[in-house]
Amino acid sequence: MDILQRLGISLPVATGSIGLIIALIAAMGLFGKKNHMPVAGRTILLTGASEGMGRSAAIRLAAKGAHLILVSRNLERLEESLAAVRAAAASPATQRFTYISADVSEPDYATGVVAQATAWNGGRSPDIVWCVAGLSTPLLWTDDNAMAAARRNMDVNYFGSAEMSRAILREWLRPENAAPGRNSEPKHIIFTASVLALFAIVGYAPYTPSKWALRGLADTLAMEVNLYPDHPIKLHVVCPATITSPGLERENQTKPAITVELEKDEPPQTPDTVAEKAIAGLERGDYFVAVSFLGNLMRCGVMGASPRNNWLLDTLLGWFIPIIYFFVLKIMNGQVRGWTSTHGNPAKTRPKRKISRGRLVSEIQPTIGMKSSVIRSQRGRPNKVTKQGPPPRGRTPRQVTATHLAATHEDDQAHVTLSGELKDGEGDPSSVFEDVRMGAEDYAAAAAAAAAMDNDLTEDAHGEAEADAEMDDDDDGTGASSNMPHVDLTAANILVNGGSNPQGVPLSQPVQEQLQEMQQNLSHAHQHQHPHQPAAQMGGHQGVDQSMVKTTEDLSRDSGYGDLNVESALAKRLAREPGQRLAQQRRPEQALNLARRSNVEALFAHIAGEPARIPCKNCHKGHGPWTSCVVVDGQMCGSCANCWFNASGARCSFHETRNPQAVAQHPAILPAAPAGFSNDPGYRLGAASHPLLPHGAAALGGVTHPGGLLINNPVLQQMVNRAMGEVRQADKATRQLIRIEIAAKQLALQIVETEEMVNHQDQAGQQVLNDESGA
Ligand SMILES: NC(=O)C1=CN([C@@H]2O[C@H](COP(=O)(O)OP(=O)(O)OC[C@H]3O[C@@H](n4cnc5c(N)ncnc54)[C@H](OP(=O)(O)O)[C@@H]3O)[C@@H](O)[C@H]2O)C=CC1
Ligand SMILES: CCCCCCCCCCCCCCCC(=O)[C@@H](N)CO
Repeated sequence: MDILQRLGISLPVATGSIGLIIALIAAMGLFGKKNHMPVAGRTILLTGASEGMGRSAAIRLAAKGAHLILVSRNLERLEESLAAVRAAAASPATQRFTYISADVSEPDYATGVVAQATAWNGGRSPDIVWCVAGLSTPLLWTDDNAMAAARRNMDVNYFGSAEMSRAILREWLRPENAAPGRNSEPKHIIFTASVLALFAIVGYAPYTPSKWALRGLADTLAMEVNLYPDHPIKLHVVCPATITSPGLERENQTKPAITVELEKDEPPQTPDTVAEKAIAGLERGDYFVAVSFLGNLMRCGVMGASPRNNWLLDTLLGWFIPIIYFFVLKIMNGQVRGWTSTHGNPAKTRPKRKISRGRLVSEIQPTIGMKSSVIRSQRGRPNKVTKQGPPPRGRTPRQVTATHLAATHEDDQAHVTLSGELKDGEGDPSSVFEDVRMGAEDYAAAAAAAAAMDNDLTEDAHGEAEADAEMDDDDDGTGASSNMPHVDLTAANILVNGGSNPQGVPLSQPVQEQLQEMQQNLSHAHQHQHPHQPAAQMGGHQGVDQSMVKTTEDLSRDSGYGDLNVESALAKRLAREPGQRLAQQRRPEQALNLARRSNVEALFAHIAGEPARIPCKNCHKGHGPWTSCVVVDGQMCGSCANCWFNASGARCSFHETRNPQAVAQHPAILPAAPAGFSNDPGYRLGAASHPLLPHGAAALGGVTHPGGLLINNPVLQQMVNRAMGEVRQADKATRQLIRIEIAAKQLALQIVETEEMVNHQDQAGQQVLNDESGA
């Protein structure tokens, strides 16, 4: 039932407010001629710019003459988005565009991204940063996994933007970056919240706080930047209502039906409309940027001490809102109560579920038991890999409207069973773990994570799983199978190091086909050691015996550290990775302070990381708790575990501030080039000689730049990731066997190809003889 219709009783009030809104708009027209955020010629970094509203905003900003850096995770979508942005440029000859692949939920991701962006921009940091990346996992608060969903929403929506704002502020506020004058064009930090940061409705409990948190941060920073008058900086919070984006389709998979019902009162808008209105609001200089009528009312309803767009109008309008809310809340709560009386009490209709913890399936469709109250998307996740190669370009955002969704409601039951997640025996928890996106990206980690999650669903693991689900859920033909572990690009980086290879080199047809076949095989590979897995062919060595693998957490215990409080995301991730060594203290009698979060990270990093080729200066001098110098690529600001302990790495000679190139490649772990590859560092830095990388590629560590088609191929990435896992956990003897196997295969290739060549020549010779004798 439309809330505005029901508001009939308060018509005079509603009319009054509408009058005020019109006055507001008129006043904007009178006073608001100045463009407060010109973008032509300025550089804008946008996270979440590969889909939905972020993508639309990027295109619009390009059309207004901005240079752009797009940040999100999926390379293919970034490529697609970059092409669309290029095509929209006002002056293609002078505007510059690039992308950086990064996961905003990773702690510390933003420093590297800002450094990378600044380097790309000739040493000048971006002028405007717009954090759009976000997700939503609507659930009832008592639904299974709502807590894990809440943490994930917080990690992406809040911390993803919080880290970026901090990294860019630290960059902007460096003395040498002071603006030429106090009246010079300000820089802008833009957060993307939601109307749900202004108004709450049932079903968004895991999501709404992450957006309220953003608003709290923005309010605080808006005051904090006044400390730096010679660095003019403005903050903004964009508050869209429903956007018909791919993200909406994803969130609708878990959305309680009552939520769909309530949010019908705010009509959905397309990503283009939202982007257009948001940019208009930013140009007006708004702090809260509302993009809809109700959004504007809501904004004025919760002003508190937030910055005003217009003191007079916001205040006047604000006086009316409580009166409107008096009716709105009455009606809404009535709707919710009415829902229970017609659909049943969710707590009573929710069946007891046997396995809920650690199940990815439940992350995707957490209220699966509540069939009557859950809206499922019509789009299932691909169950088998059927497609290989580039995604269809220029796809349009799927138009999912609340009405459309309501129409699918009746079919819930069918969708639940047909959606692909529970087919083919995937309902059993062990196979569900195959969906989990591993930090370590290898099978050992899969086993470890599965074991860990059997006991306890860590939020982090959920997050990864969820992220995986998000990406698996694409219908863009990236070839990701729902029962394959997710490919992490950081591991693939070892092979690629990103590379600006816009043309790429398409795979030849037979190679493509073979890869396709291998991909299908890979999807079964870690249930059965498939013959395509070299380890299985080797009679002698151990292969990947997952039950034998000790995780970092195990080895920490074995090293005598007992049960630790594993809090940070980095520590959680490392805890699941296969451990590489026991931690040996230089002074065994010393009791380490492991109550400090970062010290647990240091311990785990020491156990899971890679030994530095040459120890850092402090380790060299015998400082730090442990006997060796160990680093984890892309983590701890480049510092080693010893220096991270207690001191957060600041004094480590590997610390990224001392190694500007550290962002590109950890200085401590540049490995020797493998046999057959040129032995110069260019193997990793330029990669021109790498047979899989026909064009030069730039080194990027945890961050990836436009890459060639070949390396984007999931099968290749999978292959590399698998090899990484295998090599990481191999002991010395096994590594020797691996080397011998590689050499044997090279020899076999040589012999077979020589044989074939000789046979071919023989045949050709025979033919000549035959021809001659026939003549
Ligand atoms: N859709 C809606 O109804 C509403 C959305 N919002 C907010 O508006 C913003 C845009 O929403 P919408 O248009 O739906 O977005 P989509 O969900 O359609 O797209 C999200 C974008 O963010 C990127 N992204 C997601 N997670 C991460 C991550 N962990 N690291 C880096 N990038 C990430 C995605 O790329 P990739 O997956 O490749 O990383 C993609 O480019 C979000 O903040 C959302 O919360 C606000 C109100 C309503
Ligand atoms: C004075 C005010 C009157 C209020 C009327 C109430 C109408 C309620 C509309 C709620 C809309 C919720 C949109 C959610 C958008 C979002 O953020 C999610 N889709 C997550 O992505």
